Amino acid sequence: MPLVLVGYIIYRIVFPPWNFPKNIPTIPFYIIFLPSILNIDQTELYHLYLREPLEKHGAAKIFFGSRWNIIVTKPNILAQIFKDEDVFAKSGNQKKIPHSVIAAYTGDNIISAHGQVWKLYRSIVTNGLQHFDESPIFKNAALLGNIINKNFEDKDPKEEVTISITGLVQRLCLDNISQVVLGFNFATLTSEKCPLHDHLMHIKKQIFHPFFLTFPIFDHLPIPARKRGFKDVEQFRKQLVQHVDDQLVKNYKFEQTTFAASDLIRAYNKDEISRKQLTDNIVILLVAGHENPQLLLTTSLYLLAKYFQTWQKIIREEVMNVSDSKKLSELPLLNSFLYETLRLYPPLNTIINRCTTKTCLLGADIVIPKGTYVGYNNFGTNHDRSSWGANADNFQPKRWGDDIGTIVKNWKHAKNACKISSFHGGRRACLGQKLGLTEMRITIAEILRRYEWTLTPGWEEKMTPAGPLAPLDLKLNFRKTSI
Ligand code: HEM
Repeated sequence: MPLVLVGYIIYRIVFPPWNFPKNIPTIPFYIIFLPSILNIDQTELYHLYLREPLEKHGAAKIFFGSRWNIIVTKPNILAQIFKDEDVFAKSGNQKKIPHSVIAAYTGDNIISAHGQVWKLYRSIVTNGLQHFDESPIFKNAALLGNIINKNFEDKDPKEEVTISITGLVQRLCLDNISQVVLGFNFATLTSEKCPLHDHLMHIKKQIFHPFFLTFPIFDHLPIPARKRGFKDVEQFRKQLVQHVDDQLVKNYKFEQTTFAASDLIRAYNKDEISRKQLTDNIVILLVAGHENPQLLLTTSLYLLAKYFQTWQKIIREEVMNVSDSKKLSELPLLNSFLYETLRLYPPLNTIINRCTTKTCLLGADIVIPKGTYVGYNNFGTNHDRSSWGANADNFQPKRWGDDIGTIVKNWKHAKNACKISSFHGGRRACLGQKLGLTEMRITIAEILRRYEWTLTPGWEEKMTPAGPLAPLDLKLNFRKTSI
């Protein structure tokens, strides 16, 4: 009997369900294991196994998260998914894998909810995410510059210092999101010890464990380490909301505060959302609000290092005397650089969180059964040669245009046409785009004014093997600017 069961499980992993469409290719199930076995990253994996079938058919069957799914890259098909919300309904981890540690962490939130519940969440947090105080972002960018500066103590100012970027950028992004959106300060840039930060680092290791991400089904088993994971996640959620409560609710001026978190608390006080919904959304604002900018900033610093003699130089000259946020958003070189970075390395690569509510037609002739998980592959869409030409893989910020009017027009056009999907699109487009880009401009400008940097010799030029996309364990060599 157990042998029959094992045989059945293997069959379910190796072959897509019988009712999946036959007229799109099947990506071999084993490719998700390759980055852990071979030294290849997710962009190399894409070029080796995904590009050809996806550029030809625009969609493919892929095994991920204990199940077979369909991923889509072609703009016209993607547009259909983004538009037809009722058929391709959002169905996040809370529905897909409700028993998993990751679902216990983020719960039912604005990103994964569907229908009326999503509308309610969106109506609550939109204002705070669109209108925010930029001063903490300026302050934190300066603090980041000071931390880099500390590495020069006892050194000849002309010397170079090697800095590991990932942790540093994460601290910056945590302080930004907590101060701008959640109404308290994580204070990882200013304090030696930050228990909430340590706790977050600890649970991230449990949540993003590659084995359990690939096979969340094993979270059903009473594995002691996973049981601890659930407990740690619950404790972190409680502590996080406690910080928000302490700073906002106990603030005698609470009613005048305009943070997205204040609006969530007001909705909770009016019984519009439950305590769990309040917690789920505070957690997701923290998660999306620090991880995605962290990835984008890391990739931006990497590309500026790689194009040290060209783009780093000319953008530094452009930002040298500009510190006003609006003026930064009007600089052609800085902004075309950012759009090209978002195109080449979308921080969120593959997202599979929609489930068909009925049997339906995808594109002209792909019949998808009800209950199928459908997702998108941003790297594929953003590198598709039929949208971006033969040089789609090249770093060419100039492709966006020379003057800011043309650059912004091309960016908007590419997003509307679903040729670039790094921020999703349509009604479910990212609500933090403005905040994320503001953080990028302010921070990059500050660091460019103070430092020059190159890739550290010996750092292996690789991206993350799976999941969020960014350079892996990036190391940079900094020198104080001579200008
Ligand atoms: C800067 C880099 C960022 C990137 C590349 C990015 C990307 C994305 C993507 C791809 C989605 C759609 C996810 C899906 O399909 O399920 C999304 C949604 C969302 N993002 Fe971002 N994001 C970024 C920054 C932020 C920031 C700073 C926040 C602030 C909290 C944020 C808040 C949100 C929210 C609330 C949604 C859900 C929108 C909805 O469904 O109504 N994002 N983002």
